Amino acid sequence: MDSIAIQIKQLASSADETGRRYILDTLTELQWQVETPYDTLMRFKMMSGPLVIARIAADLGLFKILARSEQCLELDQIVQETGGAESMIRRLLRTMASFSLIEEVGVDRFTANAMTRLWAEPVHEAHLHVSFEMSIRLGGALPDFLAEHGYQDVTHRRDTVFQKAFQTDLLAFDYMATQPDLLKSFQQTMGIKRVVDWLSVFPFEAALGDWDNEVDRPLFVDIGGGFGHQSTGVRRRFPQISGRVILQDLEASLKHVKDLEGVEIMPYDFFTPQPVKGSRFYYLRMILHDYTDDDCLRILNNIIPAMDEHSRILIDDIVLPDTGAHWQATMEDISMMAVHAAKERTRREWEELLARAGLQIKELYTYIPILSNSVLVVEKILK
Ligand SMILES: C[S@@+](CC[C@H](N)C(=O)[O-])C[C@H]1O[C@@H](n2cnc3c(N)ncnc32)[C@H](O)[C@@H]1O
Repeated sequence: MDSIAIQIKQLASSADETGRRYILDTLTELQWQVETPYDTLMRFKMMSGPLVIARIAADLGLFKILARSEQCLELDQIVQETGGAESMIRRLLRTMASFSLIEEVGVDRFTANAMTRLWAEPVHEAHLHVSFEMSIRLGGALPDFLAEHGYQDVTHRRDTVFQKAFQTDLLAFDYMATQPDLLKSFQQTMGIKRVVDWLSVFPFEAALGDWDNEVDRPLFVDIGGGFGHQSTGVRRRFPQISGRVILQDLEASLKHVKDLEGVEIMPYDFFTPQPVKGSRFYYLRMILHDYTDDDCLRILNNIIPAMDEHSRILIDDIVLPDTGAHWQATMEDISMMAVHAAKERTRREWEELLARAGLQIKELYTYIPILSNSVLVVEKILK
């Protein structure tokens, strides 16, 4: 068994991203096969455990306390820093160690491992915070919500699991605007680097076509671009390409954004006409999956009049396969339903939606094959 484990680790360390994912999925499949139904149920029962415990640990600063120490720490040192009761901190640390979130090196002695150091970073702490809100709060309310609604499609944005779970009448993004900490965490989470970046697969320069590098021409409009992670990504990757790179988002979100080198910051509501005319690219990353088909049409219809003959809309979203979708993609679909009455779409669903707006897919680049993250290059259908 040990030698198999060593072989698998070696295989994973030399594999590319698709290979690494394949190994991971095979191991998960194996786990299902080796478990008895009782093992599986126990695992399900405790599934929220690591997230709940990690959230408490982050609130107490336990990841940071352990990560900044070169040596292992004694329980009483940790207790002093947190201000909690010794018996409580011991139970929490012991549980963290049981989930490999930290290392237990002896009786009441603990040290950081790679996972601890990861969760100590602000961006991952933010991710933890958002994941807790989304999984625990929303997941907890989902079964009753669906039962109360007779398992019908969720189509009203003001009547979703989100309103039930957060006890609000507001839409998710409007609610977040009233919660600066949650909003900031959410936008930070959006910036977490995927192992494969869309720009490493999408041929940006070739897709530009005939581009004469005028400084004042709009090159890339990042609509609903959050904190501008993708706009700055484009600028950094293509310093030789001139043209305006513009980050658009709601005022509430942009007020957290400091100056971004080479990126214009423009408050804008995408349910109103697009003010930047004739941009080569209008980029929508993880936007349309937040909306019903009718709202997607409203967003697209606000872009179309601003497009010139060379303009393309780039939709960066999941394109679900017709069969065998990965669990991360299917759960993303359930989350979109729970939060926004929205969904992830198959290629056929994208084509049908776009056709209703007089648009068509010119090209499709899948940059994370297993999870189906793709960039759709969309153009107007010429009459
Ligand atoms: C899922 S996030 C995606 C952020 C960014 N595109 C990314 O992938 O990192 C959705 C974004 O849409 C923004 N948003 C929501 N409603 C908007 C509206 N009506 N007009 C403009 N931006 C909006 C949110 O503030 C948020 O930044």
